[in-house]
Amino acid sequence: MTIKIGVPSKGRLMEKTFDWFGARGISLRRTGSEREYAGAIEGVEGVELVLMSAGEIPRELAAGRIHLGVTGTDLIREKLAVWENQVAELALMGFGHADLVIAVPICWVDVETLDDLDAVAAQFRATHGMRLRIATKYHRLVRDFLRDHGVADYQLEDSQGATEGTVKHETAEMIADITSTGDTLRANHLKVLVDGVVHKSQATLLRSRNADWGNDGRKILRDLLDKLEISD
Ligand SMILES: Nc1ncnc2c1ncn2[C@@H]1O[C@H](COP(=O)(O)OP(=O)(O)OP(=O)(O)O)[C@@H](O)[C@H]1O
Ligand SMILES: O=P(O)(O)OC[C@H]1O[C@H](OP(=O)(O)OP(=O)(O)O)[C@H](O)[C@@H]1O
Repeated sequence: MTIKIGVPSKGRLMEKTFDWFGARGISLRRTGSEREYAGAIEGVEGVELVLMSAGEIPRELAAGRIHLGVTGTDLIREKLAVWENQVAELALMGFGHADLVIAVPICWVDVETLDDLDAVAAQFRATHGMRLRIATKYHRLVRDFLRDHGVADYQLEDSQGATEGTVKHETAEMIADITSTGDTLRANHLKVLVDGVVHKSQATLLRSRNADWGNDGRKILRDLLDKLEISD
């Protein structure tokens, strides 16, 4: 038997994941042409590399179609209901740092906190007869966060990319999105609420609780974790 590990197929997460394993004596690499999603692992027996979208790794882990996976803690919490029941975090990997934040236009000078937002949201609804729109792809995390902080008069507007642009394009009044340097927020005249950090994300190595491990799989996992110096 082999166990499958799902790793992001492109971009910063893929490269840093390869570096992280490489520094621990396990070589991950893409094989075939630049466009082919095929990969190989050296330095450990019985593990198969599956290159896939970072956003799909949570679902594949929950379904047990991959045994291990690397993705952002934000995507795990967003994509899986009661994520702790479906996957176990084996290691926070120390890269892919990004904050999921609530941001409003800089010109909203009276809105600095979630309490201010709550007041403005109620006012907005009374004036415009509709709820303030928040563009995001993080529906679960944003809803839970705003509920826990008593903000109710809003609606989520789905945005799967270029979310900071929705305010200028008037499809939303404000946004909730990932930021690392803050450059994209600033360039789009947005500011983060002082208490508006929803989640601090980083890349994480996860084990599926639902995959079929069998005795062989468990032994392969133990060998891998020994090499990585991780205790489960
Ligand atoms: N600017 C950033 N800096 C650091 N990490 C980021 C940044 N933007 C996103 N991330 C993180 O990278 C991970 C993948 O992000 P995203 O959902 O955008 O996937 P993607 O790169 O578009 O890949 P795919 O479309 O294949 O799923 C997430 O965990 C996210 O937190
Ligand atoms: O704070 P910064 O360093 O400016 O980074 C933030 C940006 O990075 C991500 O976008 P990405 O490049 O992944 O594209 P996307 O808009 O398709 O999500 C994120 O969605 C922000 O837009």
